[in-house]
Order: sequence, then structure tokens, then C-alpha cells
Amino acid sequence: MNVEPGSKGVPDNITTSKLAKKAAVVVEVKEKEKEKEKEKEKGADDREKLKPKAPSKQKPQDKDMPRWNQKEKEDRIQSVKEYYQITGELGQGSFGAVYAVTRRSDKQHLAMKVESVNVKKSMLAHEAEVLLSLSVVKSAHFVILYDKGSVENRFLFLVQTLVGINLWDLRTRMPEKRYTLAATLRIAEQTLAGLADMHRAGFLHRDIKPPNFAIGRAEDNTLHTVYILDFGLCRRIARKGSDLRMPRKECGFRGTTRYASLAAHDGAKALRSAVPQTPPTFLAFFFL
Ligand SMILES: Nc1ncnc2c1ncn2[C@@H]1O[C@H](COP(=O)(O)OP(=O)(O)OP(=O)(O)O)[C@@H](O)[C@H]1O
Repeated sequence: MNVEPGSKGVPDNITTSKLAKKAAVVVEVKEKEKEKEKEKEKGADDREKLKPKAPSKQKPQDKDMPRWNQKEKEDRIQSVKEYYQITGELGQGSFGAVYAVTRRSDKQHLAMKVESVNVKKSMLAHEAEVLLSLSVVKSAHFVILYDKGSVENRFLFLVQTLVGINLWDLRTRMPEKRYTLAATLRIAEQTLAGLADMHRAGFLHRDIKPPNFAIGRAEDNTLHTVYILDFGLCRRIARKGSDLRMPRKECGFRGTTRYASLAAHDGAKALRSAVPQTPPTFLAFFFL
């Protein structure tokens, strides 16, 4: 550095050697600071290495799922009557996963819900029965069950109508991550109409929550329809031509705690009287 005494910003009484000394001290201090920074970073790295690893999100039943995007390219699933080509994953549940598939015979886009055979209690077989029973009620809010099948020792599957994004994921894409009042009211009208159709068919859903409802698809002209999904926890409360089943006095908790009615939390059966509590709760959750 060429700094002459008397030059701009340098007082005359400071000699070149004094300036050089000062500069050397400044450089030394800066180097020490750099070293300290490096030490700190190294410590942080070490702490990072020592941190306990987050538990793997892999579930035991994942090994049974179709290996459609792995080396095996197991993307063609066969039922007794059809072939289905897996084209993507739509969602994951506690017992399996849902895939977008194309039916080979007519190239129709459908959804395939898959459940491992190694789960303690199968929900899928029950879900298939409910969907079949619901098909007698012609409701715009129900998906249609097209086919079912299994892959030995691995999984069971149901093939149903492909719908669009679920109401939880849709909410996260909204400005400020919430629906407008108008959208909330439209959703209320649609979800309540769907649930009323279910009750007319003699079923209680018992797991009402945003991820279990989805809008339709632009390709099918059903963007403004809300569909009900996931019938695994449904309970029949009435049969055609017979009385309502008597509610049980006590029953274990079913559903999702965040959205469950007060009665369900209290350990009472998911009473018909408790049903109206849940939709307002989750609708408020959308809007607030
Ligand atoms: N027919 C469908 N069309 C399009 N997407 C779907 C369909 N069925 C389910 N999905 C997607 O997959 C997600 C999980 O589906 P579903 O709730 O039926 O699975 P699940 O295994 O019962 O889940 P959970 O155990 O969390 O209740 C849904 O939130 C939705 O996003």
C-alpha cells in the first residue's frame, strides 16, 4: 500500500513506518477474526454430524407398494380384467398410497388406491364394500369403483374415478393460504350436499377432514364439484327399509383428532348428533 504522509486523509505527523505498523496490526486482527469464524463453522459442522438423524419416513408397508419409479419399473398392474399403467403418485396414506393410472383398454385416466397386505386391519376391503353400496345412490360427490385386484403377498388395490387436488393441498396454494369467504361457502354447500347423500345412503363417514375431500378435474368439467374420498372408517347406520341402528353407548376413537367432534373426543359413539359439528369446524379452519 503506497500511502504518503500528507496525502489526502493521512495526517502529516504520522510516518510511513507507523502507518505500516498500524496496517500490519489491522491485517493480524482480521486474520484472527477469520480463523475464529472458521472454527465456529467447523464446530457447527461437527454438531450437525452429531445430531440424531431424523427418523426415516419410510413405513414398513412401503416395501410392498408398486415399485413404479424404481429400477424395477413395476408400473403395470394387472387385475382379472384389465392392465393399468402407473403414471404418478397422488397421495400417501397411513396404510398405502394412491396412484394415477391409465387403463390400457381405453386409455382412461383413473386413480388406484393401494394397501399393503401386511397391515393389521384392512380398510380397503371395507372401502370397496362401502363404494359399492354408495353406487346405488346417484350422487355427483361420490367416486365410482371400477375395478379391484391384488398382487400376491404384496398389496390389494381399488381402481376408482380420478379426481383433482384435495381441499387441504388446494388451500395451501391459495393467497395467504386460505380460501375466500365465497370459496368457503361454495365448499360448504358442496361438502354438506355430499355428506347428506352419504347419510341418505345409510352411511356415516367418520373421518371428515380437508384431505378427504377433493375438487374434480378441468378435463372432466367437474372443477366445481367436491368429491368425498376415503371411506375406510365409514359405518353403516341404516339399511333400506329398516330402522336406524341404535348408537353404541361407548366406542373407541375413530377419525382424526384435529377435526373430530366433541362427542367423539368424549368417547361417545360418533353420534348422528355430533355429525353437524365437524363440517363447521373444518370450514372455519379453511377460512380463518
Ligand atoms: N380418486 C382419487 N383421485 C385423485 N386423488 C386421490 C384419489 N383418492 C385419493 N387421492 C389422493 O390421495 C390422498 C390420500 O387418499 P386417501 O385419504 O384415500 O388415503 P388413505 O390411505 O386412506 O389416507 P389416510 O390414512 O391419511 O386417511 C388424498 O388426500 C388425495 O389427495
